[in-house]
Amino acid sequence: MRCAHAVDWVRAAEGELMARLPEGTLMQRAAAGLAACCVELLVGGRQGRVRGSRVLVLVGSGDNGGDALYAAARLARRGARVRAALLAPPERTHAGGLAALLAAGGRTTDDPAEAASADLVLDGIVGIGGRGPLREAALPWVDAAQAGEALVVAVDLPSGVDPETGAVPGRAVQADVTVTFGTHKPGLLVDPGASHAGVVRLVDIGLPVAPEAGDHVVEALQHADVAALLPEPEAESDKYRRGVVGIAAGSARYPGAAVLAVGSALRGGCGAVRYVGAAGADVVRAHPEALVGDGGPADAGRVQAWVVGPGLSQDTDAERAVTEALAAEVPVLVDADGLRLLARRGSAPANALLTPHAGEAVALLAGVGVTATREEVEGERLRYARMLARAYGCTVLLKGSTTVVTGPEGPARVNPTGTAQLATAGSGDVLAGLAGALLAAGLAPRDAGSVAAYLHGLAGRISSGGAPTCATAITAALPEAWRSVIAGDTDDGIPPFR
Ligand SMILES: NC(=O)C1=CN([C@@H]2O[C@H](COP(=O)(O)OP(=O)(O)OC[C@H]3O[C@@H](n4cnc5c(N)ncnc54)[C@H](O)[C@@H]3O)[C@@H](O)[C@H]2O)[C@@H](O)CC1
Ligand SMILES: Nc1ncnc2c1ncn2[C@@H]1O[C@H](COP(=O)(O)OP(=O)(O)O)[C@@H](O)[C@H]1O
Ligand SMILES: [K+]
Repeated sequence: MRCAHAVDWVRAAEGELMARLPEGTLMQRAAAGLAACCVELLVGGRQGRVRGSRVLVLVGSGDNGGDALYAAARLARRGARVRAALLAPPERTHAGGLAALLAAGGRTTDDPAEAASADLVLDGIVGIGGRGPLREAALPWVDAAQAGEALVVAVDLPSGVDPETGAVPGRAVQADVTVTFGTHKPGLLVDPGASHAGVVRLVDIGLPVAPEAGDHVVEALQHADVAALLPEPEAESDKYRRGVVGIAAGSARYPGAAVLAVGSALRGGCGAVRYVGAAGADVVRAHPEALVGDGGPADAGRVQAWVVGPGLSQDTDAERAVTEALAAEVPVLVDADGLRLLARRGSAPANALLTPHAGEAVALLAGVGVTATREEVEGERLRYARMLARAYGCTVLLKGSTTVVTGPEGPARVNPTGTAQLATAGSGDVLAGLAGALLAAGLAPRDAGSVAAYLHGLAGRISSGGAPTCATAITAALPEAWRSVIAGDTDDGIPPFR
């Protein structure tokens, strides 16, 4: 599991550690890890070696600049031609770091063309002390670096990304690689910040970051975590013991949503799928395995979880389906039209899992008296997902470029497997059916939501392979996604393409 800690926690933990170590130790650990990563990139890059390669360091006024300068000094000692652009006045530039660089043969520069011709640019403008967008002085350098061929390596965080939220309020560095120290920062794992970070490498500087300590605020599952949560049939299993999910979805106008949600639920690890609603004939034609009823959730017989909402419309039958599913006293996943109806109530049962996209989140927020725009929700996903979880008193899965799953308390889970190829009609219905099946199989709402998002993202990647995909193809790829998780196909959890 990847964990991210809040900035205050990082500063306090660093303070405690520094009090026990000789001065400068932590910064040297950070710089050594950063330099080692740069060596690897230069050796693997167009120069093929460190000696003679051109490195430009962008240096801000804080310790982030200090890290960058000490790392650059290490590269200069190995023969790199290093230039440093000092963006802050000399008296606010890290003195020890600058002295080390100059002693190692590095020089300062005022010429942004150095950024255009560099092999590697180190962004040491700001780290966890950064607030707001890149400032004016940095722009010519960053523009030149991004337009050139250089690999851009962000030190701790890409400058311009909010460390706590991942918000990008204006211009920010777009990194190829981010080398972060001690622990991940929330802004590295949540879009839009995550999209600016490139590949994230973590350098251990000795902070006590074990997940069991429970000090982190954000976590991202990896293959092994998901594998441990997947339901598995046992020798004595039968279809009822594996769990039955009920799906109240689809309408005369949108029968496809029902077909898709049932299709993914059938591949989601429970024992049976019951369907109720207006699309029964379409469902049974597409999925002869489904148990189809023609009443509402209250008439459907026993299930261990409900999914209500995809393609349901908002008429009186839909309202009845939502009311009955919420009253069933089993975990209930509410999606799509179900969310619009739920917004009118302004609350949900504690074992509910709400799965809004940003537009539906806006409607849910309005239901509890909060005005926000879609863009605001997308700009600060963690904050709004948490706000919804607290207001409705249940678990919320906020869909989008970084899907966030959170309850009212505890760390938020962010999904690392997403891909923009998932933004295709019906893909949310696939997610709902899958998460519903996992709920019925006994996973807690937070686990069901985050495991479903993880598998859904992987299935999107598998079915896409870089080309456009569709909801039916995502469903068809779910078994392969499941198998790849069990097999531990990547130890990384973040596949190489977004
Ligand atoms: N505290 C420690 O022991 C360690 C800190 N480390 C490094 O130190 C960093 C934190 O250092 P600082 O607390 O000095 O903070 P930063 O270096 O992140 O920057 C803070 C300074 O930047 C200025 N600033 C804020 N927003 C800005 C913006 N948008 N544009 C330009 N300037 C801006 C502020 O005036 C402030 O002085 C970490 O990110 C990490 O890189 C590492 O060396 C590990 C050890
Ligand atoms: N840019 C994106 N990057 C990653 N995933 C995305 C992106 N846009 C949408 N998704 C995912 O695609 C799915 C779309 O669901 P939804 O918006 O409900 O669509 P629909 O209602 O058509 O099924 C969600 O799982 C969402 O997280
Ligand atoms: K930085």
